[in-house]
Amino acid sequence: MSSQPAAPSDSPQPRPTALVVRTTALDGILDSDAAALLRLLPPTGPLAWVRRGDGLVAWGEVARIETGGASRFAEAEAAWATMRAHAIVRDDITLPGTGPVAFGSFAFDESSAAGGVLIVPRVVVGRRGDRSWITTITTSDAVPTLSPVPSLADVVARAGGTTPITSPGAVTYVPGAVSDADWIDAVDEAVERIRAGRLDKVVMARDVVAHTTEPIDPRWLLTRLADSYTGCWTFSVDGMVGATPELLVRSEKGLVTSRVLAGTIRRTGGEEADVARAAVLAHSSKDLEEHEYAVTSVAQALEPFCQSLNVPETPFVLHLPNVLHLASDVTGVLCTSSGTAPSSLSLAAALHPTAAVCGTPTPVANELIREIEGMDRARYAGPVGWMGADGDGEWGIALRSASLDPDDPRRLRLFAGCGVVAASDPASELAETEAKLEPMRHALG
Ligand SMILES: C=C(O[C@@H]1C=C(C(=O)O)C=C[C@H]1O)C(=O)O
Repeated sequence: MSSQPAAPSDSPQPRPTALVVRTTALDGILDSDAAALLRLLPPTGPLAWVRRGDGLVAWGEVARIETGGASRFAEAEAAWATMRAHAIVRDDITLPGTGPVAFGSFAFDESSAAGGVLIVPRVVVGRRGDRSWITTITTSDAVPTLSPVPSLADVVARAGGTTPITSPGAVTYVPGAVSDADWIDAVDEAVERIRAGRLDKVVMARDVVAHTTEPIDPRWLLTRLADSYTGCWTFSVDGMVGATPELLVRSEKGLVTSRVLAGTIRRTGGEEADVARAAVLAHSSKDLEEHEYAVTSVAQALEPFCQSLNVPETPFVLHLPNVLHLASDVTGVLCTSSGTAPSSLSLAAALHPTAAVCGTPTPVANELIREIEGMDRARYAGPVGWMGADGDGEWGIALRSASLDPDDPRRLRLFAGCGVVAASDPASELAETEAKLEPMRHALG
């Protein structure tokens, strides 16, 4: 693990470097449309978690905690606990997302070199309903002082956020780690293993690589995603961007929520035909089976942390512009007997990987993914989101997403996967991944 800020090395009695955090109201200043927050962002290193115009955008790095392996969540949690314990905070608003905030993104698999990261930004702008705010975070190795918060215009201008958002130009797509034909063979193999009784469900994913004629401005992707996929959480953390419909966990004042998705059908575009397809999906035994595994995995993972849990008996159909999903909102009340509720990140760690992105039983499915999927998922399908000083926060599953290439600004790696059960047909699963790639293809324009 590496983490900053570090205490000065020549200091005989190092005092832990404190975060100095100040939140003040910005009420009435921001535009109200879905992408208004995102337009404040600078082109490099944008941090975002936005849905229906509410959420957080941030930039700059006061601290960066890099972790890896099976302990990637626990290490991040411990480092954040230390930082927030030493933070000097003046928060005029005290809503979720005000005060100290860290954004995070974690690899799907513990063996991935992608590991995990928590980033503590320099500036955060947030909105929740009719409240909006700006938080500035600095460090103080000497005597901490709470300097006045500059105006939003000053801060945005300094971050370069007013630079025009630019198009990536023409886009060409090339196969990722595995060809379509090989991926179909892998799904075939997965179906065989399931039929042989080795497991019930496995999620198989693939990647596609986009090459663009102009450098990719992440704000181009984010604003287009937020405009079109309004019901999804548009995110950007450490080069991972997307608009996920799946909320791994939100914890807020002792209440915990998880939106579980599994079971998918492509939309046709026609209103009437889509209503008919929604009915087909809601009655498809294959999709209901996939969904049941995902809901059970979430309910089982949350149960030890909750004094009560509400698990819907039947899913609803979630309409997205590209697909329809079976969806269940699982809610619970966290146990308070031990005095402190678990943080949102530790809940995310306990939930990950759900059967919506891995399979059932989890260890067998995970092993099969390693054996036959043929690619490193990196941060795709891992938890992505943010956490505040009290540990509350929101973590999505990094789906409908892509990773920017740190070495090539004209290259983007897009990901999509789908649940495979005994009744799966490999060619239809390939078509389903194409439908799930649609948001990022649309984002590129
Ligand atoms: C794996 C993905 O999506 C997941 C798989 C789904 C399915 O198999 O029906 C539906 C939603 C997600 O839980 C993805 O979008 O890449």
